[in-house]
Amino acid sequence: MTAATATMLRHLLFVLNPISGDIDKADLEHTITTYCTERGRTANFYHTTGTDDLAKLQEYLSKHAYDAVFAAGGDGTVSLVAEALVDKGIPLGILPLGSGNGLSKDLGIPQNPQEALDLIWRHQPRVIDTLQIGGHFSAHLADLGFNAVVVERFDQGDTRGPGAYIRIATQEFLDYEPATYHIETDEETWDGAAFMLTIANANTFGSNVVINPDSDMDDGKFEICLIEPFPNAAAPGILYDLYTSGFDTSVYTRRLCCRQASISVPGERDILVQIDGEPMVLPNPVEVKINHHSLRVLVPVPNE
Ligand SMILES: Nc1ncnc2c1ncn2[C@@H]1O[C@H](COP(=O)(O)OP(=O)(O)OP(=O)(O)O)[C@@H](O)[C@H]1O
Repeated sequence: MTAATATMLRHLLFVLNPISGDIDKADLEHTITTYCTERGRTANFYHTTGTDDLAKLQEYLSKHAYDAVFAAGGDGTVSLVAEALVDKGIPLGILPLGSGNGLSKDLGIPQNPQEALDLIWRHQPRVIDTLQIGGHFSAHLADLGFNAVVVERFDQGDTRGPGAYIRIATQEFLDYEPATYHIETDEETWDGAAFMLTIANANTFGSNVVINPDSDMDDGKFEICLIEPFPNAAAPGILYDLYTSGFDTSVYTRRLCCRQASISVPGERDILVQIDGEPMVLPNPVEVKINHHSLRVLVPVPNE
């Protein structure tokens, strides 16, 4: 499909997270409204509150019809709107206004909000897969192990931004004890210790760490990306690989590709998991399955 055949989107909802990315959004509504009105579109706004946002947004959407819904925030807001739209056929647009914006980067959406807004007029609809992880929705990346611990501490802290994340990660790294996992997928069984285990339909964290290079978001499969325990001396090399799309280069990494999986930590009742940036404790084992072609997204027309 080309830009000329892109769907005409007239009635638009912008789901706005007032606190995301520590970005001042005071003028945003006025800018978007003016931009849309001048071009014959209507823009409506919905503000998240941080409490019961999914149920409230679902209720709101059941009473109002929109041609597309834009998430104006970070990965948490994108995931919230994506979950409200999954299996509904209404396309998701993204205005990247968070601290990381991982899914928007994976979809090739411009990081400049003004350019991202232009997708209303020039876009290509794409239908991607999403995941169910322990009964919870995921549009992007989830993990067990080291990063989940860091995200949980980050979430509990008062300071946001990459500096706080790096400070917590450095502290946790020194005495982190990797867990042992038992993984059964529709393709294989794997047992072993892992420093970190990422459940990935997408490729890249908001931090630009490429945990799952060259994977498709619409192939009906997902990857379990394992970083096995490594000596401290190997850490810089692994970090370099993660920032240069070289995940498979290290002897301490492996990926399992599958359609469904059961992940357990023998002897544990619960497992800490971060899903699309939100830490949560799930019952052991964690069941994962793909929801093929379940989310419509607005992406740029190729070669523009
Ligand atoms: N009005 C609000 N007040 C406080 N918290 C809110 C509000 N709206 C949404 N939130 C919270 O914002 C978080 C999602 O933030 P989002 O990911 O969109 O932006 P972010 O700044 O990139 O966040 P992060 O740094 O955690 O990735 C969720 O935890 C959600 O509950």
